[in-house]
Amino acid sequence: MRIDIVTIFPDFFDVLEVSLLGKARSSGLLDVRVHDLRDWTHDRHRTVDDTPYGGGAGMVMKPEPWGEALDEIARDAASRPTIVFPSPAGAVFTQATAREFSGLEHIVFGCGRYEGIDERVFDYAGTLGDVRLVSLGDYVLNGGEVAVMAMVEAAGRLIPGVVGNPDSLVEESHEDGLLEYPSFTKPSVWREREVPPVLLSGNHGAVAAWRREQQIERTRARRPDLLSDQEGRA
Ligand SMILES: Nc1cc(-c2ccc3ccn(Cc4ccccn4)c3c2)[nH]n1
Repeated sequence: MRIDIVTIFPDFFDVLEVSLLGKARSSGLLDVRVHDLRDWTHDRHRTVDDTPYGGGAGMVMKPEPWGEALDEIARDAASRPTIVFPSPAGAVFTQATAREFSGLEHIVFGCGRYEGIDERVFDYAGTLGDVRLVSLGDYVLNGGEVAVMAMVEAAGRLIPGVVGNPDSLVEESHEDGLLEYPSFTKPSVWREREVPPVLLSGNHGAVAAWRREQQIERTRARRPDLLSDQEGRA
């Protein structure tokens, strides 16, 4: 998978050189290219924003640099990319979105800042690729970079070969629509707190049943909305 990230804070993504995704990049599983939007400006101040038509607080990102950046990236692409813009007004990003993204050949992430990007950019981007406006959740960030980092990690780790043991992906929260069961390791007693005896029993059937019950109990307590989704599927 190829990932292009366009941002006015390219250094923000230096962290993608480390850990799992860093290994995936060096092994060629992931081809991540970070671009500074200001490289597509032509004035002395490398201007990327201006005042909003219609008035209002804050600034809006100018369309011209985005148009030139997306043209150059899409022109260089082997296939029609999916172009993802984080936005508070987007569809919520879920594990299903991460799974969908992990199967794509080429994703271009556009990180907005200020009060957002001129709306015409999203329309123009539709001539170059499949455009998705995506929200991390119902809260407002200062820009798209944190959202893109989360999406790159959530999707990147699902690419075959990125995570050492693929079995570990199956029993995670949200993979089966439920929250994950609690985990324990040695010592069996720690500060007078014991590991649940069933986990020490060696009875794999009893362990599996206990873990499933824990998933359902936790989901009911912490995320009842997920249970109604499950019931809807039943
Ligand atoms: N789930 C999300 C996504 C975002 C997000 C994504 C991109 C941008 C570009 C600018 N801002 C700041 C901003 C503030 C006020 C209204 C609009 N935008 C962003 C925020 N916030 N929360």
